[in-house]
Amino acid sequence: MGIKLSNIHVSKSDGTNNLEIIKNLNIEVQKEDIFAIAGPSGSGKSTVLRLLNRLDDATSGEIYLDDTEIKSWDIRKLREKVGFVFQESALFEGSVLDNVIYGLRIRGIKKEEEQTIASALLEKVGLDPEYLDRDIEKLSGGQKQRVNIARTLALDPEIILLDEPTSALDPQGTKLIEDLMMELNEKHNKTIIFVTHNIDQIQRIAKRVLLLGIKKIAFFGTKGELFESTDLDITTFLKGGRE
Ligand SMILES: Nc1ncnc2c1ncn2[C@@H]1O[C@H](COP(=O)(O)OP(=O)(O)OP(=O)(O)O)[C@@H](O)[C@H]1O
Repeated sequence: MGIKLSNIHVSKSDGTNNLEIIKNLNIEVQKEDIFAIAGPSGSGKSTVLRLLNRLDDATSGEIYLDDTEIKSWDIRKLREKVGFVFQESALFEGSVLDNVIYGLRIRGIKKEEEQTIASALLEKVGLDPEYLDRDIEKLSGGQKQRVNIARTLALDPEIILLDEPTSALDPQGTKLIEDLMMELNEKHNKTIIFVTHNIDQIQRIAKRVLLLGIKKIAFFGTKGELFESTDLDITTFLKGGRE
């Protein structure tokens, strides 16, 4: 399943002024890509992610998912296809099971199926099923993030959106999540779209990259092309921002 963004503009009001955040964005994300979105603070990275499963809508322009404009999709179906891994603070107090199975309970999963399905989901993210009964608060940051990803996987999305998935993690936790993102892509054919501030992370796991500048695309292409390009000092670029 591919995604195409066509002539996307996004403006937001801060109460007094209308702030133009994204101007004329035209990109395509291929099926089964690992797609990184990077750019300075305020360039609209999170906004782009939020557009893709309609947590936000563009002011103008179209987004196509498999050639159908996403506004024509039933929103529930869209969000099953395009899962969002929220910040780990979106996990709620209770057991790992309660958190992992949350979306399926809303959809009426049978009680007797919960353990089996949740165990399989934990295995997919590299956590032992014995964690199911643990209190979420007792887990490390990296384990919480894996539970968070398992919760998104419960609805079997084809596309997974992650907003700075490792920003709260130490290098070891970061590596586990990066390995998991690559495994979900390679073994389970998921399309992964993630926001990052970290150029090394792009180097380690991305296939294609969108670098957003303020109101413009600074780069869009493969990781190889990005690192071969001598026109852009990426580290300095990422430190820039909106005035
Ligand atoms: N609901 C909103 N109302 C008004 N302005 C908003 C709103 N949401 C975002 N913005 C503004 O839009 C701009 C882009 O925000 P966004 O969070 O997409 O940027 P970002 O690149 O992800 O930034 P960061 O790296 O700091 O998280 C920012 O200047 C932000 O203040």
